[in-house]
Amino acid sequence: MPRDVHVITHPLVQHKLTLMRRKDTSTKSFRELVHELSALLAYELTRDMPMQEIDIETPLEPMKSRVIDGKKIVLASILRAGNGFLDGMLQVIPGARVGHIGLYRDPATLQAVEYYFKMPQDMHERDVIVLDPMLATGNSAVAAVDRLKKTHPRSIRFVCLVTCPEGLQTFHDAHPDVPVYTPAIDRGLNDHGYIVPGLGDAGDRIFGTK
Ligand SMILES: O=P(O)(O)OC[C@H]1O[C@H](OP(=O)(O)OP(=O)(O)O)[C@H](O)[C@@H]1O
Ligand SMILES: O=c1cc[nH]c(=O)[nH]1
Ligand SMILES: [Mg+2]
Repeated sequence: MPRDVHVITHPLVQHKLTLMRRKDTSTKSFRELVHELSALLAYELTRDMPMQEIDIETPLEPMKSRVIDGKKIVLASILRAGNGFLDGMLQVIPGARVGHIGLYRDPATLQAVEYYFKMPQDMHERDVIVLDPMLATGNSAVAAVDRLKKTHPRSIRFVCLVTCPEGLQTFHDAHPDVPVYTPAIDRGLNDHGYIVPGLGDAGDRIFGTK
């Protein structure tokens, strides 16, 4: 298994992911759960973000205290399922900028096809968190980060809900410098490139399109 994979084992994260996996979980519940999980994932993802000291005054005296520069963080959502992470993460990192990478997976070839790309300016001074609930074959994640690297961000990390060994290997071979954060590494892929046991089609489950 690639080295730079952070498995998020926190019981609250694991519990909510279990509920999301169940096939009888409704669209409404699925969306609420992804929202709640996003905030918890943001907590893990920002654990080692750069901080700066600023001067403040408590009611008793002045002091130096540390803050994170939220505006330097870019949440880069891979459309459309990545959008499911946005609201929950923005609740925790309200100053974050948001970028969009429009990609869909061709069901026949399983290759990623780009249809949209929009990032904030001055990417060289920003830390990017790429959002996509599913890292399956890894083709979408590789294409997204290929494109993102052309904007020269200061750092990139990738977060998903579920992945598998094949996807992690493909991603790591292409982008060994990009850490992956995930609560689950499942058994593998089926003949249609779906993660098994997985949770099904994340986009369809978030947006109720099937
Ligand atoms: O690792 P891969 O094999 O590339 O598969 C993962 C991709 O497939 C899904 O998106 P999909 O193409 O279904 O688009 P959607 O989000 O619009 O539903 C998912 O959200 C990932 O982006
Ligand atoms: O398991 C998978 C694979 C690709 N896309 C999904 O939404 N789920
Ligand atoms: Mg989909």
